[in-house]
Amino acid sequence: METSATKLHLDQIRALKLLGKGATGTVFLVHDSVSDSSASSPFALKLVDKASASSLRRAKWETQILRRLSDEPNPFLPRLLATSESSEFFAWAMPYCSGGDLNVLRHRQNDGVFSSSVIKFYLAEILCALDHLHSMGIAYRDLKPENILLQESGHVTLTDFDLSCSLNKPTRPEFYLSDPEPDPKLKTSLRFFRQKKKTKSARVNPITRRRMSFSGGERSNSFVGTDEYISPEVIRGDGHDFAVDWWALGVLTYEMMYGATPFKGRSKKETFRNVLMKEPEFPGKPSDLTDLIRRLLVKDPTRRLGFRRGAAEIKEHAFFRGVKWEILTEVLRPPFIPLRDDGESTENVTASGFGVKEYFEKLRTPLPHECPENNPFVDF
Ligand SMILES: Nc1ncnc2c1ncn2[C@@H]1O[C@H](COP(=O)(O)OP(=O)(O)OP(=O)(O)O)[C@@H](O)[C@H]1O
Repeated sequence: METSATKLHLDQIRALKLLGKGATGTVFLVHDSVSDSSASSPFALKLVDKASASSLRRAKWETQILRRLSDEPNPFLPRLLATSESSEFFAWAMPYCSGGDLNVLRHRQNDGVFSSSVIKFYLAEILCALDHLHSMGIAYRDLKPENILLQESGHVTLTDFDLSCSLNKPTRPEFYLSDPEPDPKLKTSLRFFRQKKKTKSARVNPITRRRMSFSGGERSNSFVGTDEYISPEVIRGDGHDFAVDWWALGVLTYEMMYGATPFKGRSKKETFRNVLMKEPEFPGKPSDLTDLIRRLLVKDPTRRLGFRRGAAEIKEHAFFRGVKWEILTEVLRPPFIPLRDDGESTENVTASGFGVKEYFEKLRTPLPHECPENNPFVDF
């Protein structure tokens, strides 16, 4: 795969299957029909329809982040392989993660939960990914199982950076201590509970109360995230920093352990009330794992684990005792290695492939009399 953005020509890209659709873009498994006609090195292509100005803005931001990650790589974060732009589409290529996402993997477990050792493996890698992002001054802000993909090797890759934001880089160990108290003017009432969210799946992410702030700064005041993963300070509109990712890490860990998130209510309003007021419940015996979750789910961000010294503070927790952080990819054997033809990722693969532009044209002009067996998109 070429790394030069100019080498990716949408016309010669053939899609093997649709990998997923999000609020911003559509992701395909593709190959270059000219340089790789046998599709031996397929890659993921995310395509955004330029008709949506907000999607395009988010897409440009996401590729900016991916470009930075290509310059400062990390084994648990993606990189940008190439980009392409036509009058209609903006597209970019990333390495393909053939193992699906952590949400699907969890649901495949007998009781819908992971064991403590499996949780330790995934958390360690996610923690390293977040540490790397934070050291680059990037708050991820969209941590959830659906955004944690599994590489062919079984190691994780975080995906979907369109909600991330730039904050001032941490410059000293106790960098967060210099944060000013939240500006009272930024405090808002809970009126935004009434706002509409985008509908895509049961757990769509973006709730955007204000224009997203992509500029540098110590705190961000945009209101983004997935309901069940949103931190109290974001709901309160206090302004937030890297600690929102540690909160989300707590929710994620809880979900991996118990099979459900800790604050989910019957409505968005109830969920947010729970996030603000309710203490998480920990059925069963207390353990290092429940202690870790408890410390991450502290409502006051200044008292949350990770607030003072970032990831280093979390890595020191007893739950991670024995983890060799410097050689994570070499030492720990991934608990699940995707099969070559792993379920979700290879269903609906079409033998000859299809053009991605053609795919969108078909969507725009439905052909009511078309015979379903001749339609390569019928399963999508
Ligand atoms: N590199 C990849 N390899 C395999 N599948 C991928 C890859 N990147 C994305 N996907 C799949 O495509 C789906 C949509 O991608 P992504 O979340 O980036 O889109 P989005 O439009 O930004 O979504 P969202 O609505 O969550 O913001 C993912 O949930 C995942 O299933």
